[in-house]
Amino acid sequence: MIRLEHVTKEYDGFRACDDVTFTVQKGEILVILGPSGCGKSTTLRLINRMVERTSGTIEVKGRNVDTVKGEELRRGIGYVIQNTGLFPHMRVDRNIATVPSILGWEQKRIDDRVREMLDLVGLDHDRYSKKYPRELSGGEAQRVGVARALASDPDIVLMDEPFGAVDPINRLRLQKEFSQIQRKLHKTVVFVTHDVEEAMLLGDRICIMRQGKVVQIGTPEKIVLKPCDDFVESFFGAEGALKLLSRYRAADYADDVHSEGSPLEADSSLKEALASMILEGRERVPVGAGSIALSSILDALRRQES
Ligand SMILES: Nc1ncnc2c1ncn2[C@@H]1O[C@H](COP(=O)(O)OP(=O)(O)OP(=O)(O)O)[C@@H](O)[C@H]1O
Repeated sequence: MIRLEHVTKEYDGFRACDDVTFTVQKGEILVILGPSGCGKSTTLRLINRMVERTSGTIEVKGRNVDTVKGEELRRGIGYVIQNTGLFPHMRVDRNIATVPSILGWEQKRIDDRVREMLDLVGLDHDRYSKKYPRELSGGEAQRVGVARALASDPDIVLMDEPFGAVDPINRLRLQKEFSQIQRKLHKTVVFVTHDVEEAMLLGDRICIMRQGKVVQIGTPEKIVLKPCDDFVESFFGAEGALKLLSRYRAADYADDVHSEGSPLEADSSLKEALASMILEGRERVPVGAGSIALSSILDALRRQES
């Protein structure tokens, strides 16, 4: 779906992106993860030609990006950034309708789509459609940003630290909502972050970058449990395996044994289940109609290691 081959971007001889090669499969979320300044955003922007590469090849949906006009390419690719990039002088509905309007959709179809997108991201149409971006909280604005990126139903979405400016509690909520949306829509997503936990939660595969280069690319399990060098290992630290637990839903590891204690929310992760066990001093906590045991969490981890 997206293919980068030996792609380099130089600024005055400095390689912001250095011989980058990767592919992103249809319906996959590839997370680009790495420290500040390692070239994550540059790599993302090369894909939709917001930044032009110095050398190498980029293909999107089987076409070399050079054969498509930059504007046309960008119209077919959703793009979400930190602080949303919403147009401040436009109300929420017009912000969401930006690309459908450019594409010349008729008004009824646009109105229906705005309603559908607000519903998808969990915002009430009557309450939010006529607000200006300044009248939204950070989390609401990010939801509108996601709605706008998905409005024309692009196959590909590029996301650059989309939840970076949101407080940790709302960030986790947005990440989980986005995960649910992705389970429905199966978009091909390239997602940039420097947040390890976010990468674990959302990535089908993670691409670790350092100083413009790709260091390792693979599933979160592979990267955490079989890091290719000291840099990757230190990036995840001793808590790598613990962070991996945020990928798995507790409900999927529950059994039907009754248990006392405060029930976990339906979409809680194994990490949240473990945290709840520690807080409550129990080796079993309720989730859904049953409960999850500490031993099931340890088994889940051991299975990944083998
Ligand atoms: N337009 C530009 N001109 C010159 N140098 C640039 C330009 N854009 C980016 N760079 C440099 O390229 C490097 C990579 O930048 P980039 O924004 O891709 O990093 P990043 O990994 O996304 O960082 P962060 O996590 O801090 O956003 C940095 O050293 C940056 O200073």
